[in-house]
Amino acid sequence: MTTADLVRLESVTHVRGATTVLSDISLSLPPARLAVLAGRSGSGKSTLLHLMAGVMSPTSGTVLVDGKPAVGHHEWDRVALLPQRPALAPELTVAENAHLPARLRGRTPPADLLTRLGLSGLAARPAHDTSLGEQQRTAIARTLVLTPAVALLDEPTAHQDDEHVALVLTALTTAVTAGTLVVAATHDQRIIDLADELLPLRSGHLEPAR
Ligand SMILES: Nc1ncnc2c1ncn2[C@@H]1O[C@H](COP(=O)(O)OP(=O)(O)OP(=O)(O)O)[C@@H](O)[C@H]1O
Repeated sequence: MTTADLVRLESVTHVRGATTVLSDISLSLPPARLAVLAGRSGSGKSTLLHLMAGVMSPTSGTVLVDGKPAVGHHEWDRVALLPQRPALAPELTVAENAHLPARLRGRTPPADLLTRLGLSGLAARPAHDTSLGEQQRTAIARTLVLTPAVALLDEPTAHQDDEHVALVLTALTTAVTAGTLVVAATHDQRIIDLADELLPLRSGHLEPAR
């Protein structure tokens, strides 16, 4: 294994029902990069993120994170996932949700995390009393709070206006500078333009980057 192999997929195929969602995907991603999975709706972006997160197993092939199978290793400081729906604990506050992975490990969350995502004024508000965009930014903060080795983000700007897109982009590039491999699935050209590694998916096939 080399540093180029933080996330490595070897001949990954994934079938759901009668549909081959991903076909023979092989790739290798190093730390401290922004990798962007780009492709039309239904091209397999979310499925590929879920395989990297180890919450699904491929039908065939291998998904490795730092040389170990992705499935069965769910430490948040190793691989953190932002799902398409924020999946917050609704009764907890914005700060409690964002800081939860740190509190569970007895670690102090970064003091400026909420401010960087435009959430400082909402820290004490229950998550269920915030907008969808605010919930998404809270979930992004939760994804990044431990500076994970790998951060997987599904459509991280889907519910954001231009001002908040800028905050999200800065949060992603700051994580990359700190050494995180950030993998974002998106249609958003503003993220695609920042990509260190562009991974275009078309109907479950990985195309050569332009
Ligand atoms: N539970 C399921 N059973 C069968 N097929 C599924 C299931 N979930 C997703 N699919 C199919 O797998 C394909 C890839 O879905 P996926 O969610 O990975 O795409 P995506 O590129 O993330 O799409 P979007 O941009 O709309 O989120 C689609 O054709 C979808 O219909």
